[in-house]
Amino acid sequence: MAAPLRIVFVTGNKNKLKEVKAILSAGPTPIEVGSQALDIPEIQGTTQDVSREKCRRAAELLGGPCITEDTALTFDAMHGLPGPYIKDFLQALGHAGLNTMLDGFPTRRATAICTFAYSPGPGGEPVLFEGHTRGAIVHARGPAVFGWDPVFEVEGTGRTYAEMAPAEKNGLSHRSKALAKLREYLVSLPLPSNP
Ligand SMILES: O=c1nc[nH]c2c1ncn2[C@H]1C[C@H](O)[C@@H](COP(=O)(O)OP(=O)(O)OP(=O)(O)O)O1
Ligand SMILES: [Mg+2]
Repeated sequence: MAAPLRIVFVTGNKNKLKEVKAILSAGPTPIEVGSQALDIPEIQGTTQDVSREKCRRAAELLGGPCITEDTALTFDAMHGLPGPYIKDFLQALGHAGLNTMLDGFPTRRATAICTFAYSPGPGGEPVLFEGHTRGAIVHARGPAVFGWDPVFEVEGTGRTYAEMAPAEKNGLSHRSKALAKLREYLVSLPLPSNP
């Protein structure tokens, strides 16, 4: 039997790593996830630009193949903002402030977007894999463990990510949808470039 696939995930976020390990280690083609806690500088631009550049820099620092991920939260009322800048907005405004931002707007609908990038190594062009989950910004409900989970109510569920058990969030999250595409790609890579 072939050795299990293994990939290094470069991220400074422990909660992301936990979810990625849980999702990729399950299923018929388990993938082992190693990690490097590097805080890669992030450029401005579209979520695709930010993701591609983060992965390029990570592969250079690491000197080998790796994956990175960038998460955006887009508000319909703000035509896609804060998008990839959600980390700064969350840090500056908190859960209550994200809600206040939308006061006076006709819609509180939002999309969680996860963009994974795979680099074959330094100098290689990153390949992107995107997953989207629709929802709405609500007043915080559930434990405040991971980022904006308490203020994102998933469409059709009546519950925030924070109110869901890990397996339930991982069953419908923006991250798991992107990882399904990444898994398919990694499994199809020809040996021996298979990471
Ligand atoms: O499923 C999630 N549920 C709730 N919050 C989340 C989720 N996923 C990311 N987040 C937060 C973390 C950060 O405040 C921002 C994304 O910023 P982002 O640059 O992608 O993440 P990061 O800097 O923490 O880690 P990394 O080193 O991988 O870039 O949204
Ligand atoms: Mg980041």
